[in-house]
Amino acid sequence: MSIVLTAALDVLKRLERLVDVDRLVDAVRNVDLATLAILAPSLVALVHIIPYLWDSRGVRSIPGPFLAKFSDAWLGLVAKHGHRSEVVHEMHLIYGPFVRLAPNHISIAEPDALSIVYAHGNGALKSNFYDAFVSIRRGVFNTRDRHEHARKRKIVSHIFSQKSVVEFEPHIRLHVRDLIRQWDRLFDQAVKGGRGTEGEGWEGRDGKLWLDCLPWVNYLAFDIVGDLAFGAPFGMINAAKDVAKVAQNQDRAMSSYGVSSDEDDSTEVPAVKILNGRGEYSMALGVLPPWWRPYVRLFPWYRRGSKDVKTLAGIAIMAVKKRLAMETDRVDLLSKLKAGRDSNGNPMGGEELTAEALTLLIAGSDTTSNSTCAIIYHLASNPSVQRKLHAELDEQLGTEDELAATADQVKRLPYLEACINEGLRIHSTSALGLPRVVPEGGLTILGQHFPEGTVVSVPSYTIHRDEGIWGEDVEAYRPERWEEGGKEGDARRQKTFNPFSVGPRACVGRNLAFLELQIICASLLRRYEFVLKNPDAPLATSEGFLRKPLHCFVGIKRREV
Ligand code: HEM
Repeated sequence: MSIVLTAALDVLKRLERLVDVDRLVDAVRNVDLATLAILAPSLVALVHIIPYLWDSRGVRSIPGPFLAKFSDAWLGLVAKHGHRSEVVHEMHLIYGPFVRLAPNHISIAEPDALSIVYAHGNGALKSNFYDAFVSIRRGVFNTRDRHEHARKRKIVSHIFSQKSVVEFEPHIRLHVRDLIRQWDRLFDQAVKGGRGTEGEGWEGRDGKLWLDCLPWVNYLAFDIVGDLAFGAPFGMINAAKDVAKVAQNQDRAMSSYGVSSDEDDSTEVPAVKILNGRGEYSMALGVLPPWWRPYVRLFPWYRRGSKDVKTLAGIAIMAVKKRLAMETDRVDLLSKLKAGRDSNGNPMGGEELTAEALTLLIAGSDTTSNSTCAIIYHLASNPSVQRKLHAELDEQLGTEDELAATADQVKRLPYLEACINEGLRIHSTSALGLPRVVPEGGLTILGQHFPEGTVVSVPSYTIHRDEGIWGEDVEAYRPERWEEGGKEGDARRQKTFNPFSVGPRACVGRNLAFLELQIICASLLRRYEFVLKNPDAPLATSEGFLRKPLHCFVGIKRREV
């Protein structure tokens, strides 16, 4: 409904450029209802049909869903329902490699297109989709201007070099150990037939601990990123609860950086829930034209999302304020951001620092936790794969008595790496085609020319299911595929595997992300055996900007090693 009303507003907005709207409104006032009932739909139709026929970008011949050729409403509705990548994938199966997702958005499901659309030097910039993700101010993720992005990226990228990332290892291991201690504690009660309260949501049965592992891996990822970015974990693992502090008065908190934190001005909120709401809202808003956005924000679902954006910013403001008030020489993301200089030797100001810390909180938390959850799901649903991984872990780490694996240890685990890669491929946490604007001079992609201003994207979910690259069993979780075909097979896979995107806007935190996934998965799988509560049920997901599992109920048994 909100989309339909907004489409009507879109008509008004477009008319504004062609005619004097005041005179039009006067004229409409004098028109009787029956005429209006005919006039209004005709106008809506005309405003959408004329650009379609005009076809200023020469994309009319590109196939796609009927409504998508005329209006952004199709993609808006699909995005809002949480299964965008699956729907776009179906469209590609029906229409082929080029699909028109909106009047000015073409999805291209061809691995070769990745290097044309996203790689360094081709000039395509992020589209206005990313404006819907801005809060506090633009950070490295949603800055669209090339020069401003290069300035920020220079400061941020050295923080995540392979060398820097190793310094974060102790923080990762600390929180993995905390999680294992919690699960061990519950397991000991579970084998005695214990069960948690309704809110705790676990029970002991058949010698196993049964729980939903999704909230726990969320707590883990938030505690790690909180520790790294803000000098202290959120304390979710120990509290066994989704909880963070938010500044009630954001302006006051922001203007008093470096002053000891006023806890009295903070309140507790569920950060994971808010981050999910924020992702779904920004994604659904971002696919709509910018002039629709102020109007759709008036509708309750979008209003709630807009509140989530503000609350999340409040969490970062509070955490940065507390961290800056600490007298410490600890090395973490914030200390590194603070010490960073752009090419003119200038540091980031307080507001920019907070916006970047917020970016890292958002980019570095549920990306990792949702990927971890999906990997656990697939290992639990494939016992033979899990057995093979257990054998590798026992052989390589067996005699080393540590709860959390080390960065050195995980380097010796090729099968674990294949299990993680296969999880990232089949689940595709970053699944959607990241939209880019064709630069001046246009781009020719697989023989099709796109003029300047066309929005193009390559959907990771679909190219991760390209049978020409991955084989006919694309829907099967089979880590062995990563060892097949020798060097040639490896090159083909690497060209198509796109969990972190490629080019100047690729994930700046990928070294950290992969190290986290390796340490988390090696440690949890070495310690436990996982089975699914409902072995035949597919992993239920919902997609905002990321494709997220909704839950993952598993039985956990501590292994004797
Ligand atoms: C499995 C975990 C992760 C996945 C799958 C992932 C994926 C991605 C992808 C696909 C992008 C490109 C987004 C776009 O172009 O719109 C991206 C960007 C980014 N990621 Fe990650 N990411 C992960 C973890 C992390 C971590 C741990 C951090 C840092 C703590 C991080 C920080 C960032 C930042 C700052 C950007 C924006 C880079 C820029 O535009 O220059 N990510 N990530």
